[in-house]
Amino acid sequence: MQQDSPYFLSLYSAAAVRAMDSNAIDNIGISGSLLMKRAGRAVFEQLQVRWPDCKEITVYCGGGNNGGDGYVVAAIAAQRGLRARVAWLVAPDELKGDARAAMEFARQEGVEFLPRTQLDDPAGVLVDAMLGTGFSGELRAEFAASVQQVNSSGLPVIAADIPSGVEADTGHAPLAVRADCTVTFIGRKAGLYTGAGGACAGEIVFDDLGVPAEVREGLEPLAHQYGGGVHLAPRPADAHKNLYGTVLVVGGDSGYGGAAMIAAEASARTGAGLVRLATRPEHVNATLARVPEVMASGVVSGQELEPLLEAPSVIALGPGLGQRPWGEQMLARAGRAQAPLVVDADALNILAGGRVLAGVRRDDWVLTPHPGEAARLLGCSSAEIGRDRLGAAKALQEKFSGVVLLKGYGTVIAHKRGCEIVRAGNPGMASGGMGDLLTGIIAGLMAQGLSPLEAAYQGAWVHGEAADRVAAQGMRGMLATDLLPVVREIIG
Ligand SMILES: NC(=O)C1=CN([C@@H]2O[C@H](COP(=O)(O)OP(=O)(O)OC[C@H]3O[C@@H](n4cnc5c(N)ncnc54)[C@H](O)[C@@H]3O)[C@@H](O)[C@H]2O)[C@H](O)CC1
Ligand SMILES: [K+]
Repeated sequence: MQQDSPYFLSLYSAAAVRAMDSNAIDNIGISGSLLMKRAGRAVFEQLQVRWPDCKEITVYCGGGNNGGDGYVVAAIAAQRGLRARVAWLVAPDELKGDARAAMEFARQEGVEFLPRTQLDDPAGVLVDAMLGTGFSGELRAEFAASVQQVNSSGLPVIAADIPSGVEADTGHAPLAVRADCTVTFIGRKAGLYTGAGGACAGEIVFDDLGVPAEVREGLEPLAHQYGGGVHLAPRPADAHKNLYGTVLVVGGDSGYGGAAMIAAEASARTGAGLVRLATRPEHVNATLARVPEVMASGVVSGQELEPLLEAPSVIALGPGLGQRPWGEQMLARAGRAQAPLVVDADALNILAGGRVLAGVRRDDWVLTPHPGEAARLLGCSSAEIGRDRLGAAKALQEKFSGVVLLKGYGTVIAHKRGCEIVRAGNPGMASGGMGDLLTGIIAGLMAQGLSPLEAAYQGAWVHGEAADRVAAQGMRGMLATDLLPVVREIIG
């Protein structure tokens, strides 16, 4: 995968970023105190951009270099005439090295210092400089109380480097500052882009602190963020539908016909040449009534499905499949078909049961579990999946091969060479049918020639982007079918 190409940004572990810091200090000769000054200035400048009328800041400072960044922010704010208070969690006289120098800089500039335990009136913009990449384990009591005070203040919050309480590598954050904006330095931390950490970070602003890219040489990213866009070849004037593949959607057991219809329509709206739906006979008329362009076939057994498995260029399996014998028969047959597969929803739950396709691994399938389905596939709890989303997606990819797309905040796409993260979408997507829509989009992109991996990350982006555009009219009550016309707009 390209390093930092326009579409991919490298995301690192805390250890890798600390190595960059030391590289910058020891090999490039940029002092730690200069880096800290630049870090503090980067936070202050972002604060002014976002809240230009801000007249007061309250800086929560920890006892390490993250705290040092906070003292620099406070000193610069005081120099610019703002009221700046530092609520310290570790006594200023206990600070060492660069952080101590930063604290003295703030003191000289007339910054007010007070113990955080005596702060009962946080005001202005809050600056979170309690913990950065040095955080580990459980938040100590005073830090937990401070995080709670920040989160319940109702005031704007900007975080230095990483919201305090977020684990930089995984995004695990049982209790962490919820920031409007995070200014992260020198290397992007993977934990800011997925899971709870991604939700706490708010808008992420990266500042390299003037450190040359060579400090990152030889340091393996944990993942890459996909920067967005869908890349399909332009269509020649004499295009015909066979150029754009055939999707077969298999799903829609009794009572779940809608899921399969949404997936089929999504593939059509994504630009597949032909879309066929193999579903329970009782859903055929409803499908034709809603989207006559989809060829709906009623199938009652695996036998009846067999002849439909030859033609498609890609098979999307799982929307509304159910976990009854009918669904198991469909999975048993389709799972061995020639065509590449997108496997979702109950097809994943049947796989997790181990009775159907036991031990099957394919390089050409895309599995698209949400955390609950991922937990069943790995035999663990959803909480453990949330604890380390990158690790969970990689474990699933090792177990099943192919591409694994783990849904949730900051979609993680694991493949044999690494992980991509797509940070698009919003809470309006927490409604039935959204997963079926994604399955159809990914299948539609594969039908048009994208690889399973390209279809997974570009499909996840299209899905999130469509939801973000529809959310402009409000998130609550957003339906999967509301996104269908917008998918078409984006794919354009
Ligand atoms: N190193 C550099 O040149 C630069 C660093 N920058 C900033 O520095 C932090 C990393 O600083 P570090 O001192 O390594 O760690 P932290 O300040 O993040 O925290 C260490 C501090 O926190 C205490 N601590 C650890 N775990 C917990 C916990 N669970 N509960 C409470 N307290 C905890 C620990 O005892 C230490 O006292 C980096 O993020 C940047 O913000 C500059 O910005 C760039 C140059
Ligand atoms: K912080």
